[in-house]
Amino acid sequence: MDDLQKRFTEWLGPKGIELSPRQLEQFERYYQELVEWNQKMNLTGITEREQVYMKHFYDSLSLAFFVDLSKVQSLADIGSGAGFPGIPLKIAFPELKLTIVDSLAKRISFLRHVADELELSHVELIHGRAEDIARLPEHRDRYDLVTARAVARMALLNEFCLPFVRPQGLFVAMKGSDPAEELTEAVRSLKELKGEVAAVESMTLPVEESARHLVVIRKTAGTPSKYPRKAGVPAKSPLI
Ligand SMILES: C[S@@+](CC[C@H](N)C(=O)[O-])C[C@H]1O[C@@H](n2cnc3c(N)ncnc32)[C@H](O)[C@@H]1O
Repeated sequence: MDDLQKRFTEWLGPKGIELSPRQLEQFERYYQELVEWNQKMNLTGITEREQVYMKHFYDSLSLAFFVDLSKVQSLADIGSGAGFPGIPLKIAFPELKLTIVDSLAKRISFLRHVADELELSHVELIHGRAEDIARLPEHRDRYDLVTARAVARMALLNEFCLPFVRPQGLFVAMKGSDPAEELTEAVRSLKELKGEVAAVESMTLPVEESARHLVVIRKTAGTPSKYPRKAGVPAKSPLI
């Protein structure tokens, strides 16, 4: 274990996350693949090793500081990009059944490679738009937990993500800045999609201590049949 890996375990230990040597190896391999593939495709602007561990790996795992993942079987990560937060959560909690949806085929190819290299089982990778995939009965109202980090503002995120959540399941939006204003814009979509804000949690990253916020939304009932509608297309044309 090198110095950074030691610090990574020290950041996580007090939060109740213990990583085995194999899991630490998987994180390191993931880092190496990320940096290598980033030379041929745009995956992340963050490539310095400590920054990746802090801003991608630790930040992704912060969800587990607030949600009891031992009670979660199925996790869907929407707009996962280079795999955040889905892949770090899968490495740290290997029992999770992970589904990743992303609209960029290249990123899905990268994630297929990562899942193979890290020998991750029960990972389903779907190339498609969330609003289309959520229409399919095998994905609608199905997941215990749905996550999205840095994908869209809350009003649109609710439309992308809530249809995947089973009744009484959770959607967690992982945000940088304080989401209070975004949440006021999202009141209508929350209500229509049967979501209720259960908590807004905050935490700081280690070392640089920048703030992060997690909006925890509980789904109170099944998705109404008219949802989801196409992103960016109003339900009714404003001209009619
Ligand atoms: C800014 S990246 C964030 C990636 C990752 N969640 C993270 O935090 O690093 C947003 C990702 O969302 C994906 N995305 C955007 N709109 C989407 C949609 N409607 N359905 C599925 N994926 C979408 C993009 O392809 C991109 O990979």
